[in-house]
Amino acid sequence: MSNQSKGIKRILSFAGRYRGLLTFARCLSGISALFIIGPFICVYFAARELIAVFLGDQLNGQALLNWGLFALGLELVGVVLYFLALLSSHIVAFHIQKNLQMAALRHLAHMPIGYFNANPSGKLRKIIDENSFQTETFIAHQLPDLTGAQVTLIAGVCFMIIFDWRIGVPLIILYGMAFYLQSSLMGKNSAEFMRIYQDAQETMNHEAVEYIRGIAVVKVFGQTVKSFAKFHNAIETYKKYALAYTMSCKKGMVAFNAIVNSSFLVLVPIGFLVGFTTPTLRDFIQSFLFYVIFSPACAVMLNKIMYMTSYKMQAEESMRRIDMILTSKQQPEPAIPQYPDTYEVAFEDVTFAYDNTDHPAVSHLTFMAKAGAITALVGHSGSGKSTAASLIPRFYDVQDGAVKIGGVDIREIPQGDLMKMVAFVFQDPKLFKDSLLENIRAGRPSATREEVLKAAHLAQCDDILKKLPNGIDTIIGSQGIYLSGGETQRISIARAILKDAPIVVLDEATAYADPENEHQIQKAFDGLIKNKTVIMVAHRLSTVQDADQILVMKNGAIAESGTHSDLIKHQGEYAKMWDNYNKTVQWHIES
Ligand SMILES: Nc1ncnc2c1ncn2[C@@H]1O[C@H](COP(=O)(O)OP(=O)(O)OP(=O)(O)O)[C@@H](O)[C@H]1O
Repeated sequence: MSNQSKGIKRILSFAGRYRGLLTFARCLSGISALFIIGPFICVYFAARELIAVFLGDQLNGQALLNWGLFALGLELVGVVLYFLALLSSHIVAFHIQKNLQMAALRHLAHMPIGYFNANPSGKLRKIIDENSFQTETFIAHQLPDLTGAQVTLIAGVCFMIIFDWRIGVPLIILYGMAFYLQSSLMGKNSAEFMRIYQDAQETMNHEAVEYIRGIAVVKVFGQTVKSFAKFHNAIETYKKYALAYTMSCKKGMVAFNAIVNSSFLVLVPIGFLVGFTTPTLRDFIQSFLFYVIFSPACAVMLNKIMYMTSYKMQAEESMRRIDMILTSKQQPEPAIPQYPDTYEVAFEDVTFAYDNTDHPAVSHLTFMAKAGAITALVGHSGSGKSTAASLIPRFYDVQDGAVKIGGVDIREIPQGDLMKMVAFVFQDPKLFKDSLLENIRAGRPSATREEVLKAAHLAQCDDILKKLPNGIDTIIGSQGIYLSGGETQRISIARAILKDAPIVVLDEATAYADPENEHQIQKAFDGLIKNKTVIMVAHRLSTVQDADQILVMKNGAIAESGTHSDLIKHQGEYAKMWDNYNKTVQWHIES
């Protein structure tokens, strides 16, 4: 961000070729402001006509009518110009909003998958949507209004000096004082305050979502809102900063409004002082009348400009938040791409720790998963199995050592190509709200319907397709059609089969399956893993007995390795786990 523009300039850099249109919109808004001042002048001249009648002249009805019509004409032109200004500024604002959203989404597409664990999709969506909307509001409405208010103010100041500088100048000094007091009393830290305030608001919204997600737990365990201490604290923090922000504005606002609204306290005595030196009563009343009509309009414009300052700060803060996404570190692409010829996977002295943790999740991990063979990762909860598996498709970059495919460091393989080489079956796969056909086709977008059906068949999905109203064309998530955990898992295996990648990573893929489903998932695996390099994270030891190699993990490293029979003979960690596993199974049967 160092050599990047900031604030409003930064927002405008997303306008692209529409930037000129915004200048046009601001010019139109400025011109429309001049037209909208016009009726004030007309009212002034009409009032002069009426005062002349009091001073003994004949009523000039035609002149009054003319001023009225003139005022109406000016107002109409002003409104039309203002409409055109807003139309133009909206076009620019929508483009900026769209470009900001696209830039953020494009940037996210190149973020490592691990980034989305720390920044869940809901949070990112909120940051992108809400902040880009905030910039849209500022560009579409507030920026043209600001120009209009500035033009009105400048014109007002000129008129005030031209009509009678002896009354005009003291009024201008008074308004200047109000403006100065307001900006100095509201403090130089208001931008910082705005940031903290918006942070607190964001945290509160996020905690509210978390609270609602966990509402089932709250109900089942009869807990209260207070039991969700994080949500409660977030509300309290927001309250604290909202109040602090309001209080920080208090002095400046009060001083400004008090001075501006008491302008008559200055206008009346100065008017009378000037009146004594004015040759005729008519001249005095005429110029005094101008200030009576015009000074409230100037006060309104000043007020508008004052509020604009806070809207501007809000828009700048919104841009800063989107920039937090746009400047987050992407995974670098290799300068000289390399491609493996074979697909064995090697971990060479790999160490990796998650952000904000001081303990590595895997530490000096070294092993080789042979091509065409099954390597199983087992171990107690938290021993680092899933972390090791997630390093293969580069969900995270290792801090030390290297993960290699066919002897090539995965950081040297372009990400798109690496993704084509690895199929990852998650513990908790997600289906899109789309037809099953498209959900499976996500594995290979160019696949034909027949190929998708074949993959579904190999993944044991025939019974799922049969029971759905439109078979493979049924939309998941609509009209109450959902799949069970085990069924979803089989669809995700069909997706992986279709992808036909040479390396398959299975992360506890049978974790949520019942015995019937587990049997089907195991059969589905047969269709997926034939002749592939398979790395399988497993809790249920029954699923790894036939693996070519079993790696037993402990504290992020390998405690022992071998085939099932080797490890049983060895009577170490695995033998204990196997023993415990059998006791559990037996306990289930007996009970
Ligand atoms: N996103 C994360 N951020 C920070 N720490 C994490 C994250 N994911 C896992 N860890 C930590 O890393 C260590 C290894 O976790 P990992 O999930 O790899 O273990 P595991 O053997 O797969 O466990 P399980 O069998 O329970 O899934 C644990 O101490 C865990 O708390």
